[in-house]
Amino acid sequence: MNPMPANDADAPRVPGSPDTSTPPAAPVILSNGPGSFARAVLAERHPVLIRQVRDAFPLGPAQHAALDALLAEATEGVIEPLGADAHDRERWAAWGQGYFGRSWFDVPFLWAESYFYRKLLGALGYFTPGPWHGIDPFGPFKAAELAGKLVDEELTALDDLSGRPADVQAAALLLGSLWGNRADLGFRIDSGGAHESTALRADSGLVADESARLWSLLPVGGGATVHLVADNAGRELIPDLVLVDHLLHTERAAEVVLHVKPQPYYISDATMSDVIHSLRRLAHAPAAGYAAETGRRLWAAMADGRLRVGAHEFFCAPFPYSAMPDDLREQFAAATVTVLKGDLNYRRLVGDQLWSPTTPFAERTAYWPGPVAALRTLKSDVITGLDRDVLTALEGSGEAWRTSGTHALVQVDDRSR
Ligand SMILES: O=P(O)(O)OC[C@@]1(O)O[C@H](CO)[C@@H](O)[C@@H]1O
Repeated sequence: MNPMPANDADAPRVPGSPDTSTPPAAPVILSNGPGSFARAVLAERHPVLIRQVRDAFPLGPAQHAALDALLAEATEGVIEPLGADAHDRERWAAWGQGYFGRSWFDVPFLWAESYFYRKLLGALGYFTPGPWHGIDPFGPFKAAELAGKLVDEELTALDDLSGRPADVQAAALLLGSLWGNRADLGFRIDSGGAHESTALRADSGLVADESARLWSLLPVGGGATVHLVADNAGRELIPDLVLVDHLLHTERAAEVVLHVKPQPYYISDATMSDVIHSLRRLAHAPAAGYAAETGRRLWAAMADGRLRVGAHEFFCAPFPYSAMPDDLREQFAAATVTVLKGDLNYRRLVGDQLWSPTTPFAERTAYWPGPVAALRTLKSDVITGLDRDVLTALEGSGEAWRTSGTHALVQVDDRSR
């Protein structure tokens, strides 16, 4: 993995790389703050997740023992390196330099979460040749969501768009994709909410809306290449795919590259197998409807290469995107615009740090090699790019606006590099 770009003074250094940075401008988020969101994720969300995985699978004794060990390590113990036989032991040994032997709560939140998911997969035998190799530990949760009636309702609601002007469809589908980010299975563990339909939600609830700048990058017939960095499967990926179809068939984009995770991550994050399940769900929707048409067109776009899927290993790395490797940077440099979905991608885009909320978004994305947009519902403490009056109203609302998933944003850095 590459070292941090030398000009990004604010992002945390990749362990093992030369330290060319100056001290961070904003505190990196750790998980040791009493009552903090990050602490609750490690202390509460992760143990619940381990219990849910135990309930969902007929695990054997070795897997239960490995989960017991992970639970104890991650909640009360210190960070231990991967086992001697792990295929990625060296990589994580470098990535975790300075962290091993310390409490999980005292290292960067972003790093600790990522390592937790790596260790969870390892405990279940995901990487080990044998019967559990490649079994998605979150597969049952994802499958139940995809088969659920909310997806049926959301697909049926798309029929309302038929015959509407293209710009009305575009605006509705962008909001559908944005609010789809609320349907995040990890988030549901402790939010108690986010179950309602996110289909074509009309109220904006946006704390920043720069969608006009996004559309101006994508004129009809402009031959754009759009990269979409996906977040969750199921009820988020379906509206993402519907948006992708709209871009392609209205010729706002000539080609789209959809980036997914190379392995299961953050519970519901989309992998290639989730893309396949979602495309099949669309294609098998009631034949005369908008959803089925979308499925057919996307199937064809995959076949002729206008829609491609990538699964770079960096999407499961525990670092901000400012540390992305050259091959990924080159891909994004060639994009007309890259759209990043969701909360985790936002944290990685701007840096998982406690920025002043009025820090300009484009200041934090200056390192990105091309135009970049974030579509995100707010589910963690990180925020940039707010107008001062919006911030004042949010702070005065008494709501947990940063973490409740009730607010969302579209932020765009449209500068060409
Ligand atoms: O990226 P997503 O799916 O929008 O959100 C991921 C998330 O649920 O996971 C983290 C806590 O585990 C938070 O950053 C955020 O709430």
